Amino acid sequence: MMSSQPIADRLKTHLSRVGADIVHAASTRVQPDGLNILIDRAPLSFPIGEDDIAALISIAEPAHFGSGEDTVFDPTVRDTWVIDPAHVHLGDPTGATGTDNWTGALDESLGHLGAALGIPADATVRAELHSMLVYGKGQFFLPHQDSEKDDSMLATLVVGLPTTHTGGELVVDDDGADRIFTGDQDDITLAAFYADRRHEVKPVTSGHRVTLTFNLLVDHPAAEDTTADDHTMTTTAADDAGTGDPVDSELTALITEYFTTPVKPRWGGGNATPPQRMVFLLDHEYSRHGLSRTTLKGGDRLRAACLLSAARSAGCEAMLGLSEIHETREAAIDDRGGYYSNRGRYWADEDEPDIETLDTDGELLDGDITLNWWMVPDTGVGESIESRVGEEETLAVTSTRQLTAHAAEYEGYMGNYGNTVDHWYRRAAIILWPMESSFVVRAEAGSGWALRTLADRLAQGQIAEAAADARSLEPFWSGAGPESLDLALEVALGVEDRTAATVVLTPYGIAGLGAEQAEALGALTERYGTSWLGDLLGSWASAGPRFTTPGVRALIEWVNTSMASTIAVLRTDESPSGATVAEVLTSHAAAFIPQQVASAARQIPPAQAWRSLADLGGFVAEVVSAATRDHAAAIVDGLDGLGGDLIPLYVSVLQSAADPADENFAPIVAECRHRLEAELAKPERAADDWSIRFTGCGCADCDHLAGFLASSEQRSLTWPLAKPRRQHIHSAIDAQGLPVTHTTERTGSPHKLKLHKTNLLMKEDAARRKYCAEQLAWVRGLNR
Ligand SMILES: O=C(O)CCC(=O)C(=O)O
Ligand SMILES: [Fe+2]
Repeated sequence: MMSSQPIADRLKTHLSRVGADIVHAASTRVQPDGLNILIDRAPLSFPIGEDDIAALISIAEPAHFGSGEDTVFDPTVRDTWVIDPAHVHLGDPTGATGTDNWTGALDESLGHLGAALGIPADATVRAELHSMLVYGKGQFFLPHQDSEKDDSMLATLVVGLPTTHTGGELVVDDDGADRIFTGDQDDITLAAFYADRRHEVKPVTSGHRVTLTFNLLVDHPAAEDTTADDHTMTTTAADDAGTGDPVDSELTALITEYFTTPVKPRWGGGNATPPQRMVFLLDHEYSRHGLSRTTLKGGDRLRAACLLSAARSAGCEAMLGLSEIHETREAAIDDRGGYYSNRGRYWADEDEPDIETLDTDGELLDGDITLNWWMVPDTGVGESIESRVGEEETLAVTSTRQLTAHAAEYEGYMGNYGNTVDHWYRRAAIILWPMESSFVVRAEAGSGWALRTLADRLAQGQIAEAAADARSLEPFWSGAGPESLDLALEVALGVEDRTAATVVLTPYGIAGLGAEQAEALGALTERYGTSWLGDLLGSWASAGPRFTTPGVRALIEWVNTSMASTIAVLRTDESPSGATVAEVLTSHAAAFIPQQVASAARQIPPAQAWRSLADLGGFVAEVVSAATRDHAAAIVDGLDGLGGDLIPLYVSVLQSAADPADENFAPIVAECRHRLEAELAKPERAADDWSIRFTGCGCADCDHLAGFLASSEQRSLTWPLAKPRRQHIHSAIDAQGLPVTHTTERTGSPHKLKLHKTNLLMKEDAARRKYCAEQLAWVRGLNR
């Protein structure tokens, strides 16, 4: 029967039935008979009496908790006693009771709990005692996730020992629903939950709550084959390597329909086309290392297994991946200063509400999903990628807001939005696409596979095909990470096509070019010409390459760090292209000097211009020393015409130069010396000369100010002036950093602006002369 529901909804419904009975937290209970616990060799009797509690507390310490990399103590977050597991022995080491019933009891309980959590029956679950906890009246542990210290750690087991107490419920978040586990005074209770689920212990209201916490570790039977290389493996070859899950033919049909049903692009016009990929979000988070088909948690494992085998039979390629999700939602705030949360109303004592409990149900204002890792599920070979996922290609059974965020941030009223809260989540994903889209999809995600595929084609002599594929990358190619630059250079050379070569290299930027790339640059320039190289460098500088700081900043950084070594190799290269490439690189960098210098010189106040010019010294020095003698002279000539006070630049160039006595720097030495001499030739400021040079905006008030400043006798001015005009003068003085105090005397109408020239004028002048004299002496010394 055909359904009128959209295909995405039908896929979602179908997948929601897979593993529907699997939970993220489950409990069971056992009778304590025969389950002995020895504390430092003394048996505990159940229910644990107050004397035993007192003895436990006497060997306990206040508990710490993990926060990022650290362990911290904060009783407002976690308030409980912890007893080192070394004090605790399960069973009877004296053998008096003959048996260790714990092993049997735990095995049986873990069987039940594991089944409820969806742990495969053939996996072995081990419980490792982590600690013993005692909660007295008022003690608690706020919502948190347990850190997974070990890749095989999957879940946490909390064993509640029989005591008389109230409160102290263990509350575990199961996709947005609270599962509440209470202790018992007669039975031992066992609650297990996936370690990435948020959970908390509510305050104990009377008596004492005593628990044993265990890490649950899972060993899977079939060791995975991680030796195969993903680029040599074809998906069909992986086909039968799986565990032989029966293929869900209905799901296969749905997948086929998904990839053949045109969808309208979400934004703007354009024709409806079938989606290129499907990104199915799983419910748990995993580390890169801990991600594999067999180690998936609960329902994730079942849904992934179904989807992967159905994908294959639908002729699709599939990856297991990791996504990072960012959502911005409206945060509800009430007029009494309290915040609504999904755990009831929360009162903000300070400016910031408690993010853990803040409302996550507000309207979604902004959201994005990025895939940053993927791997072929049957090989375990993974790679970093970067791929934005569109809303129209995303599918999930559980909506992200039901999950536990790994980070959150509250933002007060921001103008555009009211109060907002940002959450960041991590979810694993299954990404699939029709086999024939493989190249485009993988390339779009920044996969090294796409680049290796081009290289393989070239190696097989399929040059025209490789060139065509390379050109097809143009609309989206983002490179395959900086480490793939050498392969990209090799492919760019191999395609024998200027455009294709440009497309392949455009995302990389100049940052990665060094001495090792000199030879490849030479070969590329021989093949495609110097103008090709110039254009590529130009596009890197203007567009802002993919993996580095944008544009000109990246260029300056490269000049400061790698230019010298790269040019050195190029200049000693025997082939004629070495010198040519060196020329192109130097000219490219030199072309940015006038622009950079002019914009630094224009900055105000003058002290800022001075600092910026001095900062450019290293950059200019590197370019000048990389240039040929004539070129170096031309660079200096170009600076001459720029105007402004370039003394700090010239001095800094010479100070930064590895060898300022080198012939290339001779024109700078001469110019610097000339400018310093001219500066010192100016008459010294007289002790009673208070004149300050100033150019305002041209308005009458600026002219009036200029008149006062220019006067050598007048030090102070009281100037009745209305507020907007006063403000104009305040900012004119501040912007230029003038040595003049400016205050408002709030009497009369209008108020009076009081200006006073400070002693700094004299001091700055003297300091500048001293600086020039010292630099001149040093520069003269360079001339020999
Ligand atoms: O005592 C409990 O029930 C659980 C404590 C807990 O969450 C932890 O130790 O991480
Ligand atoms: Fe915990």
